Amino acid sequence: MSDPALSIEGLGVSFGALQALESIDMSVEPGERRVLLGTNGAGKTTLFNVIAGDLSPTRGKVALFGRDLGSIPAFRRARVGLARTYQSSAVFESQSVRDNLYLAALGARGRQWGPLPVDDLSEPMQQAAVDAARVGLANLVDRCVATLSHGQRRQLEIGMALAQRPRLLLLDEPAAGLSPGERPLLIELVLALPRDITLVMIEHDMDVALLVADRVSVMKNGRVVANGSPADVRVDPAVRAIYLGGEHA
Ligand SMILES: Nc1ncnc2c1ncn2[C@@H]1O[C@H](COP(=O)(O)OP(=O)(O)OP(=O)(O)O)[C@@H](O)[C@H]1O
Repeated sequence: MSDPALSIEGLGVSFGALQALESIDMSVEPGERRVLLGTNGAGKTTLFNVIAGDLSPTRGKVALFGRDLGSIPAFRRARVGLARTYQSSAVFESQSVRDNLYLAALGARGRQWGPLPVDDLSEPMQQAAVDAARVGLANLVDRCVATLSHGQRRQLEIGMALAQRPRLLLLDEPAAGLSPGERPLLIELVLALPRDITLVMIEHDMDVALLVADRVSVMKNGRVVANGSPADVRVDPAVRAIYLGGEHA
């Protein structure tokens, strides 16, 4: 049997007296679409921060395709197949779409932004154009990021994560803040991602979550309180209490 794409065992994070995560266990299969649902402060972003290496856990471990990530710093995790997006925009405002994609691809290979031999430049530049097309920005490759709409930025952020050629992609509320007109395009883009990329996505919107997910993990107060298929989760009493009982912020 192959290793899970993501394996989390006994993961805990404390901030002083606050237990942000309490003994999380989770296993995500290769190719799976897993959505994390939960109230504000449930611990979803903290979990992403630990997986990405932005935060060290107080206890427990995380493995990517069987490889323990504990000793791998955040900046090297792209090289073992991990990419993430953030809730808030993480793009270079004054650069073009193409340059942002190019920088993301170089960063994942451990290269620095700077003069490179022409031979080295051409392949990542071509790749940047391909990545722009994958996220619906083919016509905007030369546009300065500062002029993009909010939705186009979100597309670019996913493009930058894809440029790192991840095996596991963590998407932190990719549709957050989008207008009703912008959301369908972004959801379509997420649905179209190839299955050789395993996806773990934080999403507040239950309808979006259930549309994208193969399985859903519902978090509350640093714990996973429900786990299952979208159909199971929709009728789970704990989830209904959170989403229909007015607890959802
Ligand atoms: N750096 C930190 N220092 C202290 N407490 C923190 C820190 N980061 C997060 N927390 C706390 O940990 C808990 C979990 O926060 P987290 O941001 O992971 O929740 P979340 O589920 O992502 O919520 P949201 O949907 O609002 O982003 C919260 O109580 C939060 O206040």
